[in-house]
Amino acid sequence: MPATARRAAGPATGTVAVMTTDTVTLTGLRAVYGTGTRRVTALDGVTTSFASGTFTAVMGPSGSGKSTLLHCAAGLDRPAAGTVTIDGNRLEDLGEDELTRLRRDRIGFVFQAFNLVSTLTAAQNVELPLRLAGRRPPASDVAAALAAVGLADRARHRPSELSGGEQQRVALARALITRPAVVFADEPTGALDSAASRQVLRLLRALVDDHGQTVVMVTHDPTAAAYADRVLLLADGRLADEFTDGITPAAIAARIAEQATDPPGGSRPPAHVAGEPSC
Ligand SMILES: Nc1ncnc2c1ncn2[C@@H]1O[C@H](COP(=O)(O)OP(=O)(O)OP(=O)(O)O)[C@@H](O)[C@H]1O
Repeated sequence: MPATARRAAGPATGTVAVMTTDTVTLTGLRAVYGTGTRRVTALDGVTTSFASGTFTAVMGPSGSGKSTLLHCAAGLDRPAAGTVTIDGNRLEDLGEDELTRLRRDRIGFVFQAFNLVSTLTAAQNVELPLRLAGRRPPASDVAAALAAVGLADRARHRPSELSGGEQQRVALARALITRPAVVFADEPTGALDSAASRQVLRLLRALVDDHGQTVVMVTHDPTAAAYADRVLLLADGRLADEFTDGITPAAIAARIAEQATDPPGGSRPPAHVAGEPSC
């Protein structure tokens, strides 16, 4: 990806009282699964933020807490301690109904497994979040969302009639139909071949560059992470490294290797526990 495709996050321009350019702020986030001898600390005091109009890749070894971070940041799981603020809303202050509304209206999700409803067409999948909110989007909005991901001519196709890359692009259109403050993507290219991955990553990049969207993406793949403006590396539930300069697949792979051989604070035994999620 050409480095010129990136842009710096701009200052807030609206006249409303937006006091921060951070769309998402995490403060002292701790997440714990299980109890007693089965207790695992999945996140161990993570503090960071995601600025408006930026693309962040979250990386780290298996079990380092990436998905837990994404789930807590997106209000899918409640952290054991710490604060998540999205678009000015402190999630801990919200009741379940308010949290559901915030997730539905202000947060877009894209998962590795697409999570489309197999009996619905592409257009019906895209409008689903608004339908669930009791709204009926104009057909032109749904068509525009599909056109934005290059699928204008596939509106009536069901997921089984679409390739993996096309299904993921439908999922992306669905994530965007509510015009969310932030899109969280968990391994969005994990099930795709390299050509389809590139298309999805270029779309995510374009959302940030052309529409000022905020994107946070978990990935194992340095090539995918190189589309981001910033890379966070997690290790053992902690923020181990973070960089914004010289983001290339090779540089990212080198930082990961460096961190693996020289973990900050020394090594810790890996967490091996299963149990009820309680983060
Ligand atoms: N439901 C659960 N019950 C118990 N422990 C869990 C649960 N989910 C995650 N964990 C543990 O929490 C830690 C962080 O898991 P998490 O899934 O966030 O890691 P990850 O970095 O996303 O891993 P991967 O790259 O393998 O998907 C791991 O030690 C994991 O075993």
